Amino acid sequence: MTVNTQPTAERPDPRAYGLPVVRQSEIPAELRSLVSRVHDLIDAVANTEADTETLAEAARTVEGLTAGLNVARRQIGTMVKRDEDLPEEAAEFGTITNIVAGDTNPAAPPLTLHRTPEGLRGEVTLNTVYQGPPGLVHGGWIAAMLDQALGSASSIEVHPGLTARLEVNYRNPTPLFTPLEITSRVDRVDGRKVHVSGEIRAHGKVTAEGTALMILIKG
Ligand SMILES: CCCCCCCC/C=C\CCCCCCCC(=O)SCCNC(=O)CCNC(=O)[C@H](O)C(C)(C)COP(=O)(O)OP(=O)(O)OC[C@H]1O[C@@H](n2cnc3c(N)ncnc32)[C@H](O)[C@@H]1OP(=O)(O)O
Repeated sequence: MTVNTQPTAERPDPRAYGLPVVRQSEIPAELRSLVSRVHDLIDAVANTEADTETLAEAARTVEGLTAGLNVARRQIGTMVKRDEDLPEEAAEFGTITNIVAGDTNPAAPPLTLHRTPEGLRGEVTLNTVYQGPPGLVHGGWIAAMLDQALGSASSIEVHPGLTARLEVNYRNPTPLFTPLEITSRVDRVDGRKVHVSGEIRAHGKVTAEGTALMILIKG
């Protein structure tokens, strides 16, 4: 991707970059259902102590399912257009398989962020698939969620950009199976440089805070 200089008021249209766009409402309920079941499957596989016969049969079944689904695959970089009530020029796009927030990615929690008067806010509860230390969220995943929240703040409040620098302070352990509140905002815009910050909270207490420098894409 060529990165241009000046931010514009309008969001870039991914179609101008040759990327297909799917409206969020066009994602079939059957696919959403499958994503949700495979999300649960990942957790089950990660934790199972079933007998070897059950494991072997499950492996064969999953192999067959994978082959069946692979007969028709999306183009890499396919974007999803959020169906929130926004004018066309302010439309919000995200990558459909985004590992943190992708609608069709069963490995994603997924994290949905909504606008607030202060910036963006989302809630997510994580299972052992996201485990690092026993009972706690992996630090790299904490960074990934903050990166997503900070990048989205730039994307939604100003213009989409790429993360040039991300700093994370881990203040307290981030627990699994606990509703986590994620907040982010734009602090300052300096040409193509957007300074953003955000936090993750559990039970109202900050467990991690991040700051980042996003460099806006051209167009
Ligand atoms: C395709 C169309 C789609 C349209 C719609 C999209 C919507 C959805 C989008 C978004 C949703 C939000 C969700 C995203 C969340 C996840 C974000 C990620 O995971 S991003 C992946 C990880 N990051 C990278 O891979 C970047 C790798 N780095 C680079 O590509 C370049 O270094 C880049 C683009 C960041 C900058 O390169 P340069 O050539 O464009 O610009 P230069 O001239 O180097 O920098 C511009 C200014 O910034 C400063 N700068 C650059 N990097 C800096 C740094 N690390 N620290 C401090 N300053 C830095 C420079 O000193 C310069 O400042 P001076 O204008 O001279 O004042």
